[in-house]
Amino acid sequence: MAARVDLDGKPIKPLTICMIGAGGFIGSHLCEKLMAETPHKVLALDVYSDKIKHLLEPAGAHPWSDRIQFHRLNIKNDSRLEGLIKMSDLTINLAAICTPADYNTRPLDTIYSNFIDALPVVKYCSENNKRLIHFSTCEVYGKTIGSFLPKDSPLRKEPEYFVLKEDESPCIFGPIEKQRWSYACAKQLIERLIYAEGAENGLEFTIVRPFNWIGPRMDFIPGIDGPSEGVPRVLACFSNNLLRHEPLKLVDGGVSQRTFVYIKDAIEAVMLMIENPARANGHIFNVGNPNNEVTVRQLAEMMTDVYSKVSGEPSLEEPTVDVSSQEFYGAGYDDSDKRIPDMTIINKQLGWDPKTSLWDLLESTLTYQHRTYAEAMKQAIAKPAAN
Ligand SMILES: NC(=O)c1ccc[n+]([C@@H]2O[C@H](COP(=O)([O-])OP(=O)(O)OC[C@H]3O[C@@H](n4cnc5c(N)ncnc54)[C@H](O)[C@@H]3O)[C@@H](O)[C@H]2O)c1
Ligand SMILES: O=c1ccn([C@@H]2O[C@H](COP(=O)(O)OP(=O)(O)O[C@H]3OC[C@@H](O)[C@H](O)[C@H]3O)[C@@H](O)[C@H]2O)c(=O)[nH]1
Repeated sequence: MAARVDLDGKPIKPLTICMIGAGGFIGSHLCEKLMAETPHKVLALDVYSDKIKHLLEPAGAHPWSDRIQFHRLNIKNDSRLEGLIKMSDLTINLAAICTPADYNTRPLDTIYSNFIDALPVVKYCSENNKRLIHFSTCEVYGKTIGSFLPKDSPLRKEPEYFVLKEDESPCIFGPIEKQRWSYACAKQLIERLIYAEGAENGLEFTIVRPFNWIGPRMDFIPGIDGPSEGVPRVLACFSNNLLRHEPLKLVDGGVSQRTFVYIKDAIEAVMLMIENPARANGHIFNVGNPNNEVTVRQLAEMMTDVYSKVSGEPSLEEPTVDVSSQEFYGAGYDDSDKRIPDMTIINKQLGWDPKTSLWDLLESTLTYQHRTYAEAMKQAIAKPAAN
């Protein structure tokens, strides 16, 4: 492997990385990249390993086999955590409950997972002088300032009323009874704690705010590789509907807007943070693709077209159906109206820009979904329900 250099031309020395939540969607892509393209070593911590099985098994069979070690543990209650952080140069914390269907129905688990369970990780990094890259979320911005203006106000079109900036935008959440914001609020408080550890105790940290990263291995398909009644994030919900040839459900009219970034583009940004500590430490980074904005309805329409192309199956005459948030998520749901990341800071510090268009990233992702699940879905539908 050619010697790696950082953005300032300095050689990068091989690191040992303690990756918590390595078995999840983002963790699996980050492990893949680190194994295939770098000399770094990963201590992969998670309660699940299915999504990184291909990197771990068969034992000893891959060129990277001696550089990845899986530790099955729950960070809530495992005394091995501090030792693993101490053995590493860098800790990356991805562990979280991060599915909107949980925020209003399991608010306690959500708050514990995103704040309380992350506390020891921050403490061990700070006490042992270890660098921390912590995964927060774009949800910390909550709603845009523009959403509070009258519907017909021309100011709504002005970027200063909706573009989300790390160092300027306020965090605007709904009332406490809208438990949707339990996640965003817990993430905001852990960000503030990490920032304070940096200011008062010199913790070297980087905070990542992902803006809807999507791609293969995101979440699960209900009834195939996850619970039948489970509600994953929108990519997996719509994939499930497409695989079942049923209409895609639009919550509250599908008017909310999102920007989607391809997981492989976003992983490049994380790699730059890992390998350029002098440029990344002390910063909060938006990581998203401001060029890929759609309403949820437009996303549903595009996914329907792309899926028809990659599967060769015609789409339904009525490809979407409206559903209320009360019916879909239950009481206490609320929504972010619009999410455009400002890219100035990440661009200046790390020179990173996203590349993949929404159509292209949906084409590769839905090709993966079709190859991975279409056959299993056919069999599941054909089989009479077991009970
Ligand atoms: N995917 C996105 O677009 C997105 C957007 C915003 C924020 N994030 C943040 O990025 C991080 C990773 O997200 P993801 O999409 O990969 O989610 P994910 O659910 O696929 O991955 C999280 C992983 O953490 C593990 N985990 C959770 N609690 C744990 C515990 N107590 N002990 C050990 N392991 C535990 C889970 O088993 C899972 O494998 C999360 O912090 C999430 O809030 C992701
Ligand atoms: O079947 C569905 C699923 C979802 N939706 C809508 O699609 C939009 C996106 O929903 P997602 O499930 O992907 O989640 P959100 O974008 O709201 O939040 C996500 O953002 C960033 C991360 O922190 C988390 O991964 C998650 O909180 C929401 O407006 C939701 O109401 C539907 O209309 N139909």
